[in-house]
Amino acid sequence: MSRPSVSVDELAKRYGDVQALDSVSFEVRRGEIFGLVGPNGAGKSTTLRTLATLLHVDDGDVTVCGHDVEQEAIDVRESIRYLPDEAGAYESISGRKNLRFVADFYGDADECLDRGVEMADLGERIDDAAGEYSKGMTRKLLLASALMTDPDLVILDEPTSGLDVRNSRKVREIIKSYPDEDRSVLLSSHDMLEVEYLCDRVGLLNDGQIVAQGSPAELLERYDVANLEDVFMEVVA
Ligand SMILES: Nc1ncnc2c1ncn2[C@@H]1O[C@H](COP(=O)(O)OP(=O)(O)OP(=O)(O)O)[C@@H](O)[C@H]1O
Repeated sequence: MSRPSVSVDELAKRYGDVQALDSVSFEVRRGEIFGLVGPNGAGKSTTLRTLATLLHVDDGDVTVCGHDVEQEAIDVRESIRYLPDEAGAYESISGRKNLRFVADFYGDADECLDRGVEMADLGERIDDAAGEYSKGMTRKLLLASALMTDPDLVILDEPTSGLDVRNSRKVREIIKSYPDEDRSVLLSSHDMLEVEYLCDRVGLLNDGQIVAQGSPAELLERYDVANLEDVFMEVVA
C-alpha cells in the first residue's frame, strides 16, 4: 500500500495547564478527504496547525507527505497548503493580484493563475480590491489560492464556516473534486452533515482525543444510527 499523506501517532499537545491533544492517532490516505469533526475546543485547529508545522509536537510522531513535521518542516511546507479558519486576503489589491502574488512563487505561474481565477468563480469582481469582498467571496478566493498550486495535501480549517448556502455548495464542490491519486484533503468542521457528504473517512475528536474514526458508512453501521450527529451523541454521551 502507498504511504499515507498524513500519519499521526499518539500526538500530544499542551498549552500551559490545558491538555489540548492527548494521544491522537489517525492517518489520511492518499487520494482521500479526511474530516476532523468535534465541538468547540475539541482540538481540531491545534491538530491542523501542528500538521502545518505552525506548532511544535510535544509528544508523538507526525509525518506529512512522507516528512517528519519536526525534523523536515521545510519539506512539509513545500508539499502542503494550509487555509486557517480566520485567513484574510491582501485587501488593497484585487483578487486577481492576490492570486498572481501566490502563483508567482510557482513554476507555471500563468497556468496556475488561470486555474485560480476559474476556481475562485468571482466573475468580474476578481478585479475589484479584495477589501471590498464579502466573507464568502474572500473564502472562495483563498480556497482557490490554496488549491491552484496543486499541493499534495491541502489542510482546510472550517472551509465553509460563515458561508451562505450557495457559497458553501460551491466550496464543497471544489473540495470534493480536488483529490486524485496523489492529492488529499484534510479538513475540520463542526458540521457533521457536511462532513458526511464530503469525507471518505472521519475522525471524531472530543476533549483532545479521537473517540471514533472510520468511513461515515462504517460509523453509521457501528452505532446503528441515521447520521454522524447521532454517532457523535452516542460516542460522547
Ligand atoms: N493559544 C492557546 N493558548 C492556550 N490554550 C489554547 C490555545 N489555543 C487553543 N487552546 C486550547 O486548546 C484546546 C483546543 O483548542 P482548539 O482551538 O484546537 O479547538 P477546536 O476544536 O479547533 O475549537 P473550535 O471548534 O472552537 O475552533 C481548547 O481548550 C483551547 O482553549
